[in-house]
Parts: sequence; structure tokens; C-alpha cells
Amino acid sequence: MTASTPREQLAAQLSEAVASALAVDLENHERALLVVSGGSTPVPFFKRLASIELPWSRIDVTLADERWVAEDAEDSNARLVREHLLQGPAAAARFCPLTSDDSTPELGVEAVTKRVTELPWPASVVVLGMGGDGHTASLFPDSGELGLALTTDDPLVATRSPSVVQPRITLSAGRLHQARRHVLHVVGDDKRSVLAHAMAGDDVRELPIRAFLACPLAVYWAP
Ligand SMILES: O=C(O)[C@H](O)[C@@H](O)[C@H](O)[C@H](O)COP(=O)(O)O
Repeated sequence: MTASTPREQLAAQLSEAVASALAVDLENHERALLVVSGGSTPVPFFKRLASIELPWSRIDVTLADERWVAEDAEDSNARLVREHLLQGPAAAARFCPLTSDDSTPELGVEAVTKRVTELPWPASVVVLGMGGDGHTASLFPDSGELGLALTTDDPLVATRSPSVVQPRITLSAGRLHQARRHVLHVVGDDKRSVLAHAMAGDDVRELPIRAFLACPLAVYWAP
């Protein structure tokens, strides 16, 4: 696949970096874990990573967060991963979704937690996105559960936010920190401004992406 635009070039570079990280970790570990985010930004990255030859049967993939919707719903992150990442060579990866048959994330979080804690932590790579409000995963500034999600030792938190329609489930900040490498994948000038603002301050509750500016963070940004 040729990289035509800056965003395609970025996706190519990120997919190569993530593939290398997974390959290195699999030299010393039986399995490797990749944590990805949903939304629209990751799609070109997913498509390119999916085509890279890796021992995918030894790789676990899970999400940083999920909308509490059916896996075949338009806005399901699991659907996004299945359609764009778990294809071609990467179809052999083992995917751990973050939803259950329970009607709410509050009811489902215990079952999902059991599944997630069995994954081969620490993750090789956590790939974060960021919204225009500085949220990452489902750590939303206006969520009533943000304080808990930023401080708990629990791996997962059910969250709700006035700024999003669906109830969410998210890896906690603490669990998202359990990774050998962290990446922030953002595109566009608006997000560059938000990131600049985030880097100029310390209030994590204002811009939750700040919770990841202290750990080494590889920022993959294109206009
Ligand atoms: O479930 C989600 O939506 C994501 O996990 C979320 O944290 C995403 O990374 C940002 O909202 C950016 O989304 P875009 O890439 O669509 O701008």
C-alpha cells in the first residue's frame, strides 16, 4: 500500500513501529498484548497493521475503551477492530472485547474485568486517541466517574458522560499505564492545539490526556 497523504504516511510509520514492538516482545514472551483505541483516526493504521506478517496467533488485542453497544452496532469499537484490524494476517490474533450481554456497563464490568485481567499484561503497546475535549479512552472531563477512573487500581470502570450518548466502559488510567510503550495517535490542527494546551498545564481533570504526558509517550501527529 503506497502512502499518499501525510495521514497515510503516519499510519504506515505507526503500523511499522507497533509491529516492531510486538515482534521484539515476542522474542522474549510467549504472548504479546496490543491495546488500541476506537474512533475514526485509527482506521488507516489498523488497515496497514493488519497486513503486516507477524505471529498473530500469539498476539492478544483489546480496546482502551468501548461504547456499551452491541458488537454489530455502527458505533461499536469492537466492530471497528474486527472490520479493519482483524483481517488478513491479523485475523489470527485473539481479540478481547470489552462488552458483555449485561444491559449496562455497571452490570457487565465484573465479567469483563475477569477476561481483561487474564491478558498478558503489561501490554507491548497502548495506542491512545484523543478527543477535542482532551479525553482519551473514555476518560471524559465531564464524566462523574473520571476521578475514580484516574485513581482506581481496578482495571476497568463503567463511565457515563453528558458529552457522549452511550454508556462506556474504559480501562482505568492505572491499567492503561501497564504498558511498555505508549502512543498517542492524533491528526489535524485542532487536536494539535488541544495537545499543546495539555502539555502547557497539569490539571488532569481538565484534560485527561495529561495522565499520559508523564510516561514516555510517542506522539504520532499529522496535519
Ligand atoms: O471510543 C472512542 O471513541 C475512543 O476510544 C476515543 O477515546 C477516541 O480515541 C477519541 O474520541 C478520538 O476519536 P477520533 O479518532 O474519532 O477523533
